Amino acid sequence: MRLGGRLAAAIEIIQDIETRHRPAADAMRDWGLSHRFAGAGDRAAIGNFVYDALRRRRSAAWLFDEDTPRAIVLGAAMLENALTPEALNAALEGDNFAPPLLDADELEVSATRLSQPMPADIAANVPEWCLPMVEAAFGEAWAGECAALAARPPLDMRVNRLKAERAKVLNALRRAGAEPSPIAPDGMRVPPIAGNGRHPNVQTEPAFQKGWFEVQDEGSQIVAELAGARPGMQVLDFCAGAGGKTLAMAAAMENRGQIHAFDADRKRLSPIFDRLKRAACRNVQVVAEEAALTPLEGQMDLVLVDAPCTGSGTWRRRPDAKWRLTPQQLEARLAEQVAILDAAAKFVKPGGRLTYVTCSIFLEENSQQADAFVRRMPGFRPVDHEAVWRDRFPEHADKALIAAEKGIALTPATSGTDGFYFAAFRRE
Ligand SMILES: C[S@@+](CC[C@H](N)C(=O)[O-])C[C@H]1O[C@@H](n2cnc3c(N)ncnc32)[C@H](O)[C@@H]1O
Repeated sequence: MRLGGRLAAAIEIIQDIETRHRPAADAMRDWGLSHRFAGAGDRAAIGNFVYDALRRRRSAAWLFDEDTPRAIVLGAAMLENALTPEALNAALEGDNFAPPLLDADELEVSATRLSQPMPADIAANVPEWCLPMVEAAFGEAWAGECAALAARPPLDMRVNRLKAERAKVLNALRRAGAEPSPIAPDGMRVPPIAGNGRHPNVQTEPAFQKGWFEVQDEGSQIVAELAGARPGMQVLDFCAGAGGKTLAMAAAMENRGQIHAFDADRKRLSPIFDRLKRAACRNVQVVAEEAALTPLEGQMDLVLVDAPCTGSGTWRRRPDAKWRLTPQQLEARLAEQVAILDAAAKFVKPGGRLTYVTCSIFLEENSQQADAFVRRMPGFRPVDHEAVWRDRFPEHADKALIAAEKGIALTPATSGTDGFYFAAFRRE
């Protein structure tokens, strides 16, 4: 396929996402199934056009002064590749599979817009109702933080120390372009996709089948490390889901002690069994019934609440979710977070720790929840988060946004990771 056919396919996929309100990954997969002639290179290029359009939707729509699938795909392609309107038309000319060339109105409005500075609220590429929240979260740095949140992400992996050393796994993944991660000691990274390329499918590598590594954002690895699970501990992972943090903590515990992995939604737990087996984790007990947790009350050294949240920190990887998020959904997540924190707290033993994690950038879900928790539960005190960070990552003092009593935030601009939040409370 030439550029025009690829852009037309991206427009068709965005149309499908919009009209059927479905996740981008599902729409991409269905398009692939009904266009089997498209090769791997075509699919990768089309995927990049779709995801770029969703990441930079407001900028791309501003370029044509309209928010249609055509405008956002063509606009994002122009911004990403620094193409003028005339250059885009020249590239599409004579291609029977291309979308219609830019007409006189489109040429004029996009040329005018390209000659003006882009307003900061447009360049931020977040929904309008979220702007006050990102300004509150980042202060003067909000524009740079939002720009990083709208950029292409790297592919991050975590070496499973139960089975292999990082040097050995890096060697096995040399062809895939893996490098040591900047912060996480067991992390490996393939840099963000350039141009029309694609990330390697690392899950087909023998090293993956052998359980030597997991795919996991570096921010997720860092918060799992900050939780501080150590050999011999009794740990409750209260929102274990598919087990990303459970697996990381099991490795940190060297398979000694015990992790109880619970999730209120048993369907979400289903991938954990295969993952535990492949990774050779032997100290994890999966619990699908809340009633079965009762004997653990007041017994845990560590309880991790990896709470359901808006996922605003992962907008680089799931940009479609950014535009679907509503204030009502935020309110619903906030209420769930309060209820889960309160339910999880009773499992911590005196002297033990409750840790709270989100993959959100919003203060409402992060430090404000932590403050409210301490006000509701006077028996819990926030730890000194600066000391926790210094202890675990002494060489990366400037790679997190840390407030001593209010927790640790990771962001794409500051940390080079997805957006994450971590807070810990000691039970007196
Ligand atoms: C952010 S996800 C967890 C991701 C997982 N820890 C990982 O690292 O792969 C949040 C999880 O919380 C679960 N959850 C929602 N409400 C819950 C509740 N009341 N109690 C326990 N888990 C809950 C959801 O089913 C979801 O799997």
